[in-house]
Amino acid sequence: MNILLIGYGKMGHTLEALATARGHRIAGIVDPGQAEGPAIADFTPATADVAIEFTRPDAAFANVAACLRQGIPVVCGSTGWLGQWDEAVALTNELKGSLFYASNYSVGVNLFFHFNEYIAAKMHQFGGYDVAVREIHHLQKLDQPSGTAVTAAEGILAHFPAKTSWRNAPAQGPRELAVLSERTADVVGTHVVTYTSEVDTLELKHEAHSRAGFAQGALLAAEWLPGRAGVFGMKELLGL
Ligand SMILES: NC(=O)C1=CN([C@@H]2O[C@H](COP(=O)(O)OP(=O)(O)OC[C@H]3O[C@@H](n4cnc5c(N)ncnc54)[C@H](OP(=O)(O)O)[C@@H]3O)[C@@H](O)[C@H]2O)C=CC1
Ligand SMILES: O=C(O)C1=N[C@H](C(=O)O)C[C@H](O)C1
Repeated sequence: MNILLIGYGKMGHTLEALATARGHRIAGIVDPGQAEGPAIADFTPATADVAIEFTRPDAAFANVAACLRQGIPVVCGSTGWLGQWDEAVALTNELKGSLFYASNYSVGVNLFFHFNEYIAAKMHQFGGYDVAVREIHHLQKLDQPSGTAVTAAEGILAHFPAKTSWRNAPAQGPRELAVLSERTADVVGTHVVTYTSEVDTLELKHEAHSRAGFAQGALLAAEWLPGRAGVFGMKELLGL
């Protein structure tokens, strides 16, 4: 496939190496660091089968919209832009385009999401536990809490009715779910859901060892998306 890379930072470089190793061709790289580099508007479905977008919260929606307007299926991994999610879905449907989004592309994290929802439902059934979410990332991360932590928090709220909202700070009452963020050098991405009762603690933890898992999942999505119109995520891709 011809893959357009949008964003050539930590994820862009990891994706380039993996995509090339899997026999794909990089159709172009769109990034402010590319001197006189191309723009998304320079590409069409004839030159790019799919675009993969990993940039920053304030750039993601415009990039997604530009791909949709060019008729190029887009796999987006940027986090922290979901205030514009409804607009992205409406534009995808209006243009009969193809949009794939995941707050985390790693297969392990998507299993974590699945077990998170299962555990939340069981904890609600048996009772006696309080719950909190914690995420730890490197110092360059722009958004807080992480997109993954938001997905995990929403999964808990959907299955654990004792919690009705989440806050990126210690909970201010029993009905609030605390989502705590830490920033530490060189941590790729760690997420922990902790249930505590008077008698014990149960933890569900995912720790990324490198960015390879994110890139592998994003490439799987990029190979799967072309030819499918609509909005998709990892549940559809992995059958979870
Ligand atoms: N869903 C997932 O599985 C994962 C998501 N992420 C998310 O992906 C995003 C990128 O992460 P990461 O690669 O680590 O970040 P980096 O900061 O390392 O790379 C981002 C790159 O995008 C460039 N950029 C900024 N604005 C634009 C624009 N308008 N168009 C094209 N490129 C642009 C940046 O340039 P400059 O430095 O000049 O601004 C930089 O080179 C983040 O939002 C992160 O949270 C990360 C890992 C996994
Ligand atoms: O910025 C990162 O690095 C990461 N961002 C994603 C998120 O916000 O959840 C995924 C992963 O944790 C790495």
